[in-house]
Amino acid sequence: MTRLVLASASPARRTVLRKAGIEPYVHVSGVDEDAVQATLGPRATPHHVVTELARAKAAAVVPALPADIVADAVVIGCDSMLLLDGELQGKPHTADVARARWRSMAGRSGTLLTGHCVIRVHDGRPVGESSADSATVVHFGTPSGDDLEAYLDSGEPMQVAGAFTLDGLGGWFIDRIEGDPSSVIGIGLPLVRRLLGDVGVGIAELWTASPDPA
Ligand SMILES: Nc1nc2c(ncn2[C@@H]2O[C@H](COP(=O)(O)OP(=O)(O)OP(=O)(O)O)[C@@H](O)[C@H]2O)c(=O)[nH]1
Repeated sequence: MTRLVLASASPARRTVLRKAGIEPYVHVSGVDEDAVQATLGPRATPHHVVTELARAKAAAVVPALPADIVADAVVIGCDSMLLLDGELQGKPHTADVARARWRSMAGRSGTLLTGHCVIRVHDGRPVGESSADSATVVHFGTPSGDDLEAYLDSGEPMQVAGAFTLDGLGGWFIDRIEGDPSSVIGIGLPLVRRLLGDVGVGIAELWTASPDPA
């Protein structure tokens, strides 16, 4: 049976796949995203940046996988960033940066871009690849000062691209989205289904017997 390998440390991506019926084999890529982005140069478009980062993550994992996995696998790399005022934003890492971002984006909208790369591996060798990014417009609410400070104190916004989540505490501050919710969380299910089709893999082949609906 073809095994789906998630080349990501993201717990959210793992959860999305589990709830959608796939128990991924997780192998974190450890890719230096800043270094990859530097090689792309200042003229790289935001779509190109997130897709190349996703490709770098998937490609880095292939040679590190055990033989029984790479006998028959699809390796998926992803990268999510928020495009706001023409600038790509990753994780804020600090409360000060997250606060400044929320003060700038409250009441406005941005586009959450998630790059995806699928590499088909057979008998230990890459035999196919397909990549694309998904774009979802996110309309931000306006948290009160107290709510924003409490959200920052939770620690959540510092760990996620764009300093918000759709499916966590951040959900209270997202008015609506235009696009695929799973790609905002970190891995776009309908896009991954298409990319898997490009490399000859049907999504139902990968479903485990008991999806995790919890
Ligand atoms: N739960 C949740 N996580 C989100 C949301 N938006 C972005 N994220 C997470 O923010 C992180 C974006 O950083 P990335 O560099 O793409 O991924 P990472 O977590 O560093 O993990 P790698 O794939 O190993 O690089 C991912 O873990 C996403 O799942 C959201 O709405 N909900």
